Amino acid sequence: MAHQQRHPGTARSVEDHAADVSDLLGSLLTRPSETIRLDDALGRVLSDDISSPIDLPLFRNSQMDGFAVDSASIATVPATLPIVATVPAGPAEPAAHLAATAVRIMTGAVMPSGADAVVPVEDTEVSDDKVTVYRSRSAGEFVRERGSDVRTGALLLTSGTLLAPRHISVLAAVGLPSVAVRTRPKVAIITTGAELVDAGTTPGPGQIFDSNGAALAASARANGAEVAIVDRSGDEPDAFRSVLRRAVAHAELVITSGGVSMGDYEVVKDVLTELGARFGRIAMQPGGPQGLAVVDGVPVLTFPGNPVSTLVSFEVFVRPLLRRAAGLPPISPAEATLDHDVTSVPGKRQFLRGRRTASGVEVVSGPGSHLVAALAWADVLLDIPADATSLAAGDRVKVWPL
Ligand SMILES: Nc1nc2c(c(=O)[nH]1)N[C@H]1C(S)=C(S)[C@@H](COP(=O)(O)OP(=O)(O)OC[C@H]3O[C@@H](n4cnc5c(N)ncnc54)[C@H](O)[C@@H]3O)O[C@H]1N2
Ligand code: MOO
Repeated sequence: MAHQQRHPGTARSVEDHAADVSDLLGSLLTRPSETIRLDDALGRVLSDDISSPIDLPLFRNSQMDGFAVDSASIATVPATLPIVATVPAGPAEPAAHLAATAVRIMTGAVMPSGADAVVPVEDTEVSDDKVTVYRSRSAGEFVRERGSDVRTGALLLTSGTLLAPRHISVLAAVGLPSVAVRTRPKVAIITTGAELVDAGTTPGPGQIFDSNGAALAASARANGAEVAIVDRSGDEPDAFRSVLRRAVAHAELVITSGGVSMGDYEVVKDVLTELGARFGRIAMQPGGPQGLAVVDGVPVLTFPGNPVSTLVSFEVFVRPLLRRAAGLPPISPAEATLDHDVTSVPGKRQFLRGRRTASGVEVVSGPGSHLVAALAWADVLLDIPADATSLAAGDRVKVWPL
């Protein structure tokens, strides 16, 4: 393959390469579960159904600040009753309640056993140790019965639920300190290039900030992965080999950026070709040069170094599979109406950076794969089929949310 790279054969289709990637990443899809603290569970996916271990409410309590009464004694109003006790919210056994008396009660406090209604304080007037009730309430009003929300053993949440704050709320309400979730696929990111330096330093002549490391790590996390390693190597094969060895030891998927096209220092291509990788061109733009390998049993995907190419490669080839592995809902394409004419390269499926508008969608970037600032304005990729060379304003186009 190394000899053929200056005369690349026919480009493969996006669909064919996606199928190869899907085969390669198949092992990521079956995931064991792990038990984690509820505090860490936001955004994770439940691996089991969860039934309630308790009744909710856990005890019969007041829904209002007011007076617990028996409804029969306030059937005719105004009714004046002696106040015999006060119950704040807090640890307490149910107070005894005698007919034709009132117990001053706070929201969430244990209901006295004989009382069957709460009169909100607004409908009463207190003088000395008596309360006059001005509005009748029937049995059950403003009383929260034990188990009226959920009963012990009833289904709370189903396996596969993506935990949002409302789910955390109920799990905490039933007193669960931990929860079983799907493990996240562990991903390692390796960027390559002698020109790369870290943010926070000053680039010397010919140097640039490494943006693909941060971008790919963020993409992986945004799609349910755990990023085990973000590392970098220069263009020396030994440096790349050593970074690669560490990555495959700690991750279930390694993604590299750079070093795969036609230059003299294609470290990723050179090292991985020795290890049996397949490289080739895919009929797409951006993201044309792609490769895949298995190193020590771990799948390795090699993305082109141009920052837009790297991110588009991730969205097209990895995002769907990572989301499936993580148990996240799939991202589906939509259709939108083009606000203006668009031209496209024949024979390549183009992913143009676009933004939704009130009327449809517009392109926000030129075709250059280095245009990261323009990419940041985009919220969709316009998916222009390989056989299209031009589309007109008003045409419908497939768009993928970013
Ligand atoms: N003669 C040819 N040259 C190129 C071809 C070609 O077909 N024939 N293809 C072009 C296309 S398309 C792409 S895409 C790139 C892919 O190149 P590589 O994957 O080998 O990537 P590099 O050469 O290492 O870098 C390309 C570009 O991106 C910048 N870069 C790389 N890594 C990072 C990073 N982590 N953060 C920010 N920017 C990065 C790098 O400095 C280069 O400017 O090849 C074309 N050339
Ligand atoms: O494929 Mo390159 O990714 O067009 O810029």
